[in-house]
Amino acid sequence: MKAQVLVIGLGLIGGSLAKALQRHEGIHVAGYDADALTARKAFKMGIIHSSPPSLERAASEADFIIFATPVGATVKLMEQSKFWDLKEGVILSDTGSTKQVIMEAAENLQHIFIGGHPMAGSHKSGVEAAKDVLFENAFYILTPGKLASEANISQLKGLLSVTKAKIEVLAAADHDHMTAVVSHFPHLIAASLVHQLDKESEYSFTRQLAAGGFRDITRIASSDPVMWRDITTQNKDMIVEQMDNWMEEMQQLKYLLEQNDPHAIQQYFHQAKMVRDELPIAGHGALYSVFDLYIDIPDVPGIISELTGYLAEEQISIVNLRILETREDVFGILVLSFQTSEDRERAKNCFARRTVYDSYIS
Ligand SMILES: NC(=O)C1=CN([C@@H]2O[C@H](COP(=O)(O)OP(=O)(O)OC[C@H]3O[C@@H](n4cnc5c(N)ncnc54)[C@H](O)[C@@H]3O)[C@@H](O)[C@H]2O)C=CC1
Ligand SMILES: O=C(O)C(=O)Cc1ccc(O)cc1
Repeated sequence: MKAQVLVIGLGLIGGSLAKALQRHEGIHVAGYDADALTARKAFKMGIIHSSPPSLERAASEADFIIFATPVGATVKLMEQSKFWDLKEGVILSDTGSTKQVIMEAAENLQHIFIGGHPMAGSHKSGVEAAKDVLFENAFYILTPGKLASEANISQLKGLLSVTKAKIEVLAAADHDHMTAVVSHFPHLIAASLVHQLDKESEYSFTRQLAAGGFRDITRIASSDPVMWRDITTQNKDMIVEQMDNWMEEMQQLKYLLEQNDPHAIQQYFHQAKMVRDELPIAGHGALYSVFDLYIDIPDVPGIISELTGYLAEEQISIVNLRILETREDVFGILVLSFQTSEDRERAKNCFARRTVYDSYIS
């Protein structure tokens, strides 16, 4: 494939995409960021082939332009793009977490626009967190605009194929409904739980007790506030609808507790467990591709460095590490996260060969 690609916004998502697109032979990936230091870093890290000083000039040379900026900035850039002297046949796309407002903005463009949302990421942001394998096995949603033909969609799919993501075409409204349920509204829950902890004034020791469960459920509250401000305001109606559903759910749960019926309460948890346990495992249909490996470990000094040392010797990278529980004399659970299922399998084999500890995939 021979093409000139311009990625605008070189943070976690733009940086990861730019790096992955370099897997195509013959493609030149130019990158632009409003923050000149980020653009310089991206170039030095080999994430982009070139860092053009003029956005307008770089845009005029591109066959594909991908906006990977916070969705508020993306809408403004799309407005500006009307004044750029773009190539005939150029395909514009984005990576934003919302699609309806973006696609409304696309209605006013004279050029082909196909909305995009790679549904993989993390609570981290910035070019330093970018990885070319970020989108492997994740869904990548496309929302074609009115000027996009089947051939144009195929062209963009061809470009994105090297990300190894699973590409699906959806209507923008359907996308925003589903992401409100599984991503946007849960983000508000995470943030609100942290606020609730912060307001706890009676027992100042409470936050010291915030253990695995609280950390798991609130991890995404550490994400970039600007990005989430934009997502929340752009998908406000769908999120408010989820909030109404949630309040109704809480009312029912409150009633269940007030009734103090142990059987009904157990049934509530049982039903939730069944649904949760049957969710597709990450990388095979879930939103985000992180491949977790659970290892039962004793609470002895040096155990974590011993295990991660074996992985380092076998050149297996981990993307995250956490301990679910450790108490004296009791085995704890170390959870190691890997970027790919192959890495997880290699780690599992490595521990089976080199240690006596059980490791398993939940
Ligand atoms: N973080 C995540 O896990 C995911 C994010 N997304 C979406 O991808 C987009 C980018 O998100 P991240 O990469 O996480 O954000 P980020 O904060 O890591 O990177 C955004 C980059 O855009 C640059 N930028 C901001 N305004 C700009 C402008 N007007 N012109 C040029 N550059 C500008 C910033 O300097 C920054 O380097 C957002 O729309 C987000 O909704 C999609 C999937 C996952
Ligand atoms: O870290 C996580 O689990 C995320 O929620 C990452 C994420 C953020 C925004 C998206 O549109 C998609 C994925």
